[in-house]
Amino acid sequence: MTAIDVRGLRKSHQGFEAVKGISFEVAEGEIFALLGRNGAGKTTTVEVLAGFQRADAGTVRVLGLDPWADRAAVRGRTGVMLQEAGFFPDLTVAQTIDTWRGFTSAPRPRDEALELAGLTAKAGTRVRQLSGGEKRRLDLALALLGRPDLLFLDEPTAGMDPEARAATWAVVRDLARQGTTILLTTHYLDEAQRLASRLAIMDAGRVVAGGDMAETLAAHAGKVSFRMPAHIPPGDLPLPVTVEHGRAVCRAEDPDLAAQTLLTWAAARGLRLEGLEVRPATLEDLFMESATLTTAATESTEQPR
Ligand SMILES: Nc1ncnc2c1ncn2[C@@H]1O[C@H](COP(=O)(O)OP(=O)(O)OP(=O)(O)O)[C@@H](O)[C@H]1O
Repeated sequence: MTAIDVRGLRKSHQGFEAVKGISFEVAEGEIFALLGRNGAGKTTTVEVLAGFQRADAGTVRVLGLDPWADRAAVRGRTGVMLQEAGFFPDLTVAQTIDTWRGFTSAPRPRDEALELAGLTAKAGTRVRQLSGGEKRRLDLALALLGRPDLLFLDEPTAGMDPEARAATWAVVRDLARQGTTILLTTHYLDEAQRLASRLAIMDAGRVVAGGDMAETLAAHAGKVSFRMPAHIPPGDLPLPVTVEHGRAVCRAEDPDLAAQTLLTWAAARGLRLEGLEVRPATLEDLFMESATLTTAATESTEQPR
């Protein structure tokens, strides 16, 4: 079943169109990544989906409901971790969770929420004394209190150290395994690549790329790179390369095959390809490429006629 269905969504802020007619679907139990540069419109989209803002145009269905008209019903079944949480700085972590439990129907026990977010040791600490990453974890604990069917996570691991990030990923994966649908925004592309099975990349209010994560990456060129052998002009290599910081970089849809071709060529000449690296496309390659494409498209439409 479809947990989120967005068609032609538009949303302006004081005359500025932050979201310009986007469409995407998220299946139940799926982890979906919404990616894009600063100001792309991700938070605006999440706020509409979570029922905090009303869409200007388009249709939006969340768990089969209109998130604005049916926002009480949607809120009861969703957990939201937005970028700026409004905590009371003088409350302890445990008191904060207890306060939120009071607003939540059938909440998780406090200790379970603390444990899930890795905050058990900080239960007695005042919110003002938490680090940035610990505050994000408290946000996560609060978003999980109502055992939501759908979780919106807006940059959930911003400011977390690597260990806390890994622990958060484990929690997110576990929740998805148990059937929770998760829509995640993040600037950490490795995070999106590890967690999400589908994605949409937004740029300037539009979706510019997306679909199934594995298929999307497989459709993109991987990279073979090595230190450029001395005295060999790049044009002599059997495949086209660019030279970046003394390394030859060859982009290829099948990087293993490209590496074989290059190694065979080198062996025939008694050369070694020092520091050879072969890797499939990463989300970062795809992201940089789609950003370049949209920048070029914007620039070309802005040319004087
Ligand atoms: N309340 C508002 N009033 C005016 N403009 C706004 C408001 N909220 C967002 N915007 C503008 O809309 C655009 C999209 O913002 P949004 O926060 O949705 O982007 P984002 O993709 O989440 O960015 P980031 O990665 O920086 O969080 C930005 O240009 C932003 O300045």
